[in-house]
Formats: sequence, structure tokens, C-alpha cells
Amino acid sequence: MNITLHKSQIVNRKSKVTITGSKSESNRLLLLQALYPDLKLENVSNSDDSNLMANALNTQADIVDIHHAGTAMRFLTAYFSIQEGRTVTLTGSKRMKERPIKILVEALQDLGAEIEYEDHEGFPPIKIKGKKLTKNKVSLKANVSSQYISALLLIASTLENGLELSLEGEITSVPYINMTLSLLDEIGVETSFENNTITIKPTTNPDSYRDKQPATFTVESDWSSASYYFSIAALSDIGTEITLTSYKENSLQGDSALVDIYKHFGVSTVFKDNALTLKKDTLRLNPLSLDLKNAPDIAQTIAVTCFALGISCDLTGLHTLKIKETDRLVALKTEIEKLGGDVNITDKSLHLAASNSINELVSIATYNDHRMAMAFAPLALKTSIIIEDAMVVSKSYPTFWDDLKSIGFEITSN
Ligand SMILES: O=C(O)C1=C[C@@H](OP(=O)(O)O)[C@@H](O)[C@H](O)C1
Ligand SMILES: C=C(OP(=O)(O)O)C(=O)O
Repeated sequence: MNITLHKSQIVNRKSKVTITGSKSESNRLLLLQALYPDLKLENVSNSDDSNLMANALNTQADIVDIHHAGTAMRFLTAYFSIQEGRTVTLTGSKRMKERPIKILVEALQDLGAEIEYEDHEGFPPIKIKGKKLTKNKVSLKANVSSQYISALLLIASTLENGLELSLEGEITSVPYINMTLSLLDEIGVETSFENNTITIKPTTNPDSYRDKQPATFTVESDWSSASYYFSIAALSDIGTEITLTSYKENSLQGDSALVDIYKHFGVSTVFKDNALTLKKDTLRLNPLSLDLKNAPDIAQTIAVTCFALGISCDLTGLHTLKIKETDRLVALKTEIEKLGGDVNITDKSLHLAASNSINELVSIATYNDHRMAMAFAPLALKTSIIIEDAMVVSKSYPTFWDDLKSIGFEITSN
């Protein structure tokens, strides 16, 4: 379904939106709950990816299809590797079959896991024969995706001898690794991350973690989803306020860097009672240079904010974007150029030139990528725009379009 976003304004200058739980935290905690069933969760994400993760952990089927959910694919590869006596084929969408998994599979094989490629070496689908893993030392390349590392860390405390992981090369998306370690700490698993080595102690006595475990873990709302409101605030009139719930000032999510990043666009943020209020308080139109290797999921949001404001930007640290839901560098260049922008990309960076006009009623292709749809939506504050295959947003944020309507966006189905 394509939709048209008619040139809109935020009608209510003090709007409020409740955002679902973090997809990243939810997917980790769902897996930990499958390993440690006493763990209770609140505000779990209602995203497709988290639903797929929960269903995959609950099914006894021989074939598990996780569609477009990359994090679920990587985490479940590790999970099924330790399900003794069970054989599972893990597969996904056409794009998932192009998203590399070899670094994780090799690390698990080094630990003793039995995994075979069903189609192309290095890519899903994979057939996993669950086994008890007793080896506890492995090294892997850390510059391609942090999801491989988190996957190993999440099962590590249930391995007989724990795990000592040596990370090779520059480590990418570090906040996601720290999120995994923090969640393990919270449920009482002993972890350490020194130099390039992560150590996880085994939990031989379940009571030792049960004592320390919080009775209920409340997932913080999703910061990547919040990014679209930071962009909306940046493109709104001075004085506009948007309040988002439920957030923590000390977040585990690296995308909370938005608070500092959006100051550049004149957006200030105030935390109060688990709510985050964004306020556009100054007009700032300076060029932006930013390394996003710690926050790759907000690259599309920031590139579109800059384009909408007509300012130039140099975004670096984008080497993981080519293997996400689509090649996000190519997708951004193609779609921003349809709107009249001028974008240069390499394999790890994007340069957007300053501009002073935006083409009207352009139809934005979304390439099965929720973030393409959501990142371009704020442009409706400047011009009418069409978003193709709009329901793609359900991968991480199913109520996105309803929430935009609630704050004044005028949206019709085509
Ligand atoms: O661990 C996670 O929850 C994620 C890690 C990141 O992936 P990479 O480490 O592959 O960049 C991020 O892009 C993804 O959306 C979620
Ligand atoms: C990259 C993303 O997700 P995944 O890798 O889990 O498919 C994302 O949500 O932006």
C-alpha cells in the first residue's frame, strides 16, 4: 500500500506519543527469558521482528522463517546451536539470504557447533543440529556486525565453561555490545570487557542469578523509533514540543546519542518522569560532520533531516549500512536525488550537498526497509510526498502512521 503524506503542520504544539519497547532490548530479553524462564518482561516491543523472535523461541517446528529480522536471525543461530537433540533450519526473506552470517557460524563451529549452509556458503538458510558446547575460547572479526558478538554473549552464561571472546580489528556498533553486557549484568551474569576480550562466567547454580535478578524487567521504549520525532521537531516551527514515553535518562541504547546530535539542529531535550520532551528552540543551519559507527540505525533519519533543512552533511562510519535491510547508502542516494538533492556515497560514508528546494509529490521507494519509510516521512512538513509500501514500518514500529496522524500529519492511502 502506498500512502500520500500531504504537506502538514504539527497541529498541536504540545503533542504526546507513546513508543513501543526497544526492539534490540526485547530481542535480547526474549532470548534470555527462553534460557532463564523466571525472567518477567514488561513493555516488550510489538514490532514484527520481536514477534518473530518470540514465536521462533516458542515453536517446535523444524523450519523457522524469521523473514527480514536480522537480529533475530543472528541471535537464534546461537540459540539453536545449544538446543541439544533438536535440528532446525533457520531461514528468512530473499534479502535475509543475502545478509552474511559466516563470521558467526565459524565462531560457533570453532566452539563445537554443527551448522551447515543449505544454499550458499556464508548465508542463510542454515541447518543447525543442537549440541552441548564445551569449548570456551573463540576469536572473531568485530568490524562487520556487532550482532554476531551479542549472539555469542547471550548464550555464553549457559555454556558449561562460560566464554572468552577475543575481538579482532576495529569494533563496530559498540553500544549494542554494551547493551547485551548490561542486560546480562542485570540478571546476575558476571561479565567483563577489557581491551578486546569479553569474558562471561557460566551460571552453574541457577539460584545465584535468581537472587539478583529483578522480578520484572521493564524494556525502555525504542530510541531508533524516537529518531523520527527528533527529525520532525527539527523541521517544525520554533516552540513546537513533542513528548515521548517511556524513556530513561541513562539508556542502554546507543541511539540515545540523538539528544546531543539534534542540538545541532536547534532541538533541546528535557527528561521528566520517564518522558522525553523535544523542543525546537532555535533555528540552526550549520553543516554537519558526524561519525555514526556507534549509531548506524539513525543515519537515514539524520541524512533526511539535513536534506530537508537544506544543509550539507558528511556522515562517516557507515560501513554496516550496505548489509542491512537494503543497501541503505544506495537507497538514500537514489531517493534523496529524486527529491532534487545531490548525494555522493562510498562504501562507508555519505556526503550530501547543501540545497534550497525539494521536489513535490515524489514517490519514495522503501526497499523492504522500515527505516526508509520512516526517515522520509518528516519531509511532509516541507512538501507533499508519497511513501511506497508504507506498511513496511511494522518491522520495528507498527503504529508509526497512526502516531503521525495523532500529531497532525494528514495521510491518505493511494
Ligand atoms: O544488536 C542489535 O540489536 C543491533 C545491532 C546493530 O547492527 P550491527 O551491529 O550489524 O551494525 C543495529 O544496526 C541493529 O538494528 C540492531
Ligand atoms: C538493521 C536493523 O535491523 P536488523 O539488522 O535486526 O534486521 C534495523 O532495525 O535498522
